[in-house]
Amino acid sequence: MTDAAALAARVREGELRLHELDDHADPDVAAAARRHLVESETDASLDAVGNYGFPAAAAEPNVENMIGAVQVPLGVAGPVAVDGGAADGEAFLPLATTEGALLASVNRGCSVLNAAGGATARIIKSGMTRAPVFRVADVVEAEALVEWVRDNVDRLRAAAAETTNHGELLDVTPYVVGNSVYLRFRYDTKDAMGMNMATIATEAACDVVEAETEASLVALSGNLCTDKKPAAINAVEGRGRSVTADVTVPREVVEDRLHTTPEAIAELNTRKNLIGSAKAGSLGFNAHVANVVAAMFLATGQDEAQVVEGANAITTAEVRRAEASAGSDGDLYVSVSLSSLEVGTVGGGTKLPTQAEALDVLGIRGGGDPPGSNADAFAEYIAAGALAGELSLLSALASQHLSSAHAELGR
Ligand SMILES: CC(C)(COP(=O)([O-])OP(=O)([O-])OC[C@H]1O[C@@H](n2cnc3c(N)ncnc32)[C@H](O)[C@@H]1OP(=O)([O-])[O-])[C@@H](O)C(=O)NCCC(=O)NCCSC(=O)C[C@@](C)(O)CC(=O)[O-]
Ligand SMILES: NC(=O)C1=CN([C@@H]2O[C@H](COP(=O)(O)OP(=O)(O)OC[C@H]3O[C@@H](n4cnc5c(N)ncnc54)[C@H](OP(=O)(O)O)[C@@H]3O)[C@@H](O)[C@H]2O)C=CC1
Repeated sequence: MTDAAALAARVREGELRLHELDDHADPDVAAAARRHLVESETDASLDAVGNYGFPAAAAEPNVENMIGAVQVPLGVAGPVAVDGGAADGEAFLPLATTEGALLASVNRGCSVLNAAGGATARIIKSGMTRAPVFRVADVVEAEALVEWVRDNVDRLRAAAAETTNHGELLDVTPYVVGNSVYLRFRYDTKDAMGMNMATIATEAACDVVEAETEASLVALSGNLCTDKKPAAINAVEGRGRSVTADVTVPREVVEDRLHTTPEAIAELNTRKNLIGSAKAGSLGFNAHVANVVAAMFLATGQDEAQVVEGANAITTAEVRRAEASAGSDGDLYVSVSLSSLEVGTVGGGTKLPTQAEALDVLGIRGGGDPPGSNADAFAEYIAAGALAGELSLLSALASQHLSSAHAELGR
């Protein structure tokens, strides 16, 4: 009997629990034992799942009860030229997906961006939030808590600073609902996405609030943060990076490479992304920003649940005519603004071997110089990729090419 089979037998006999296997074997053997057990109790064969290309120990901070790895195909689009506040120059965009036609589409969009001189991208606002909820007696106590917080932000900042070298508390915004008070803490988390960092720092700050006021902490997260749920507060106030990318595409490039016109794209954008989304009650006023965000998140070890916020984006399109030639044919201006893109180049899954290599493709693995610049550049590359995707899909829809493209490439 192999070590793995013997360990699986001990779990089956109730002597060990599945999650205790790592205490009795190295992480690869523990994973093999779990596969053995799952295979013996289901109809599944886990040969492919067990055929992973990194030591299981490398994934220890990222997963419990590991049995192997799922492999998602990885492609590149580009290179695409990005003139950003932090990103500068040409980069290949790594995208992990199972949706045929997606890479082709983003790749076409990148070639259009290049033909237009490249995308421009800027971070407009930055800050990771955590909003604990406190119980107070009534509105009088709520008002007292809000005033105390306004007068004592420096004390909260000092308590938070004790827990992190890179994180910095930027501000605290109170919200009152009856006898519940929510304090939305916002941090500069530099190159980390920052959810662990902000949570740990906020706990330290909450200890001060509880010691100095009548308020009692109910929970460190009161859902006004808002993490991993669609929420208007993220669309309006931002979360993580708020980033915009834009481009003006010459008419002949739209006609030659996208087989449509600036007018058709602008009309489609209004009727689909703006009016259609409004009628649907959507938070995302775009075509498929989630596609690029999800594929780049998977490729680079981001928290995939935060695609919910990352897809909170508005796409605009208009025909631009030079003033001197009003009435003549114009070019196409397109922008995409992602209000809450939560990304990091340190922490989370960024250290996993394939994910770290994907960050290397973008040249932004690890901490930046100055700190925060790598994550800023990353957000700008994602915004440029989203812009490329929007341009290409809107064009395919405007020229009635969507279903034929997917029939050819996606089946
Ligand atoms: C498929 C294309 C690009 C063809 O578009 P085309 O213009 O007929 O292609 P082409 O053969 O003339 O090539 C043009 C360029 O496209 C790229 N390209 C072309 N083929 C490839 C390929 N195999 N691999 C890599 N790149 C490719 C490449 O950049 C190429 O330039 P080149 O390098 O040759 O000078 C186009 O029809 C298209 O973009 N369609 C849209 C597909 C799309 O965006 N799908 C996204 C998913 S849709 C979805 O998930 C969301 C949805 C739709 O439900 C949301 C909603 O409600 O709107
Ligand atoms: N706790 C929670 O509620 C939630 C957690 N998560 C998970 O949180 C993880 C991400 O949390 P996050 O805080 O980003 O990552 P980490 O918990 O890994 O924290 C980042 C670490 O990197 C260090 N660091 C080194 N260089 C830098 C730099 N240049 N910029 C910033 N930090 C640097 C920080 O040190 P130092 O702090 O000393 O500065 C810190 O130890 C993901 O795994 C995600 O899935 C997701 C949602 C909620």
